[in-house]
Amino acid sequence: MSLPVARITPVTQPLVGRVTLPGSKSVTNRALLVAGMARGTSRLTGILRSDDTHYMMTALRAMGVGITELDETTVEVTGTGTLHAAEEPLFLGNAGTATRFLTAAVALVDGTTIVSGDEHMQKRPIAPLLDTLQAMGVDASSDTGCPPVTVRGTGTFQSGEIEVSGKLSSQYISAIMMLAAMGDGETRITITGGQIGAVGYLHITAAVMRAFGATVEFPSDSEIIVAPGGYTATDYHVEPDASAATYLWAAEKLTGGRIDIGVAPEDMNQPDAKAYDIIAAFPQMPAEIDGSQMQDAIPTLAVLAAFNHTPVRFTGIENLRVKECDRIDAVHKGLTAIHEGLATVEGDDLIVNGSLALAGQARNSISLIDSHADHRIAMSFALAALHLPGVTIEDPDCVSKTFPDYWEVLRGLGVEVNITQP
Ligand SMILES: O=C(O)C1=C[C@@H](OP(=O)(O)O)[C@@H](O)[C@H](O)C1
Ligand SMILES: C=C(OP(=O)(O)O)C(=O)O
Repeated sequence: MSLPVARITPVTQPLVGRVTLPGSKSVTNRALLVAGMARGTSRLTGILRSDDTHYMMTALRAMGVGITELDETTVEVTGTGTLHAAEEPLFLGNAGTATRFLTAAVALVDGTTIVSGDEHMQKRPIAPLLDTLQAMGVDASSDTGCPPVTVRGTGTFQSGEIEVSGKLSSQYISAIMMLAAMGDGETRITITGGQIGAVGYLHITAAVMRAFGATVEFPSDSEIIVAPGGYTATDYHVEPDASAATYLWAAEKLTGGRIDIGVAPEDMNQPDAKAYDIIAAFPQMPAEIDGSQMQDAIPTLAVLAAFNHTPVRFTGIENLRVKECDRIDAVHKGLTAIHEGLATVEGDDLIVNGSLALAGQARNSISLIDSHADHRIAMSFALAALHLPGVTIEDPDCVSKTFPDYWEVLRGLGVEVNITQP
């Protein structure tokens, strides 16, 4: 089946302009869920409207949560203090946050819930989260270790001491944290499986929980204590999305432009805000970048590294293999489609052999980039197209997962983006 493609004309001018970023996906899906588990009405402003948040809202509505859309970025969420049985399976597309967070949250349902996703989600592991739920007395199972998951809930679960492995995904831990506040007693979580990537996501989880009245403490790097008591409805503002910001920071740097995104990186609490300093160092990016604490920014940084003065090795990125696609492989293939030898993979490390001269070099005249249905692959390779003729992005519509206006935003900055249907 052939897919739509985006053809981008290389820019001849620095990109200059103002952009309104979408709200943070991570914060929006946490705030929607926590507000949905609270009793009463919360008003959420600045939210992201995209596939991932649509799936979360649809699932919450199916479980009895009232959600009224007041405008494009504002919703009122009315919860009853628990979740009710849905009539149909909860279909969550390829939204990792919605899938992992709801797999735990549906322990509150008195009845059976099926949590399902698309063909990509059905390859993304969830067994470590199911192991923890089972240890909490929740009957949660999957035939494959990936969604679909069946949870036969009784409306309650056991608090106390539990372990969660965050080796494959920190989302399992966030999921348990948000559920734990709905328990009858204190929950003491021990993180197993070694140091987790993107620990900042756990702090975002705690920040949203605290805003809704929960008590969360981190006595050490591997322990979290969550007090019982549920959530209190409140008004909450969602900050702009730091992962989305990385494309604009990189576009600004690559073209020597000035893009005002209305928020400084130090004012964002999401892990990917850390990518700003690396982007700012371009074209002298460091020789080695530990990507473990800014995983979603790696495709952006890797494409930028193709234009860096010196090679860059990305380490600590093994979890990229279980994101929307195998991102190490997808970035490697995309860069190779642009120029043979531009990237190599050693184990789970990605090495980008960048050089500014790339822009003038003989290379493939048409580089067809397979997005692998992954928004971050499509958005980051669009950056290469700002400089290189012939870079063509397959399946550009996949940006709807987290940044539906991405192509419009580029056009607003003067970039010629031509999307053609097959
Ligand atoms: O908790 C979150 O909001 C997220 C955690 C990260 O995933 P993992 O914890 O699976 O690495 C990140 O890649 C994802 O986009 C959002
Ligand atoms: C990994 C991502 O998403 P998720 O895990 O929430 O599907 C992402 O947005 O880059």
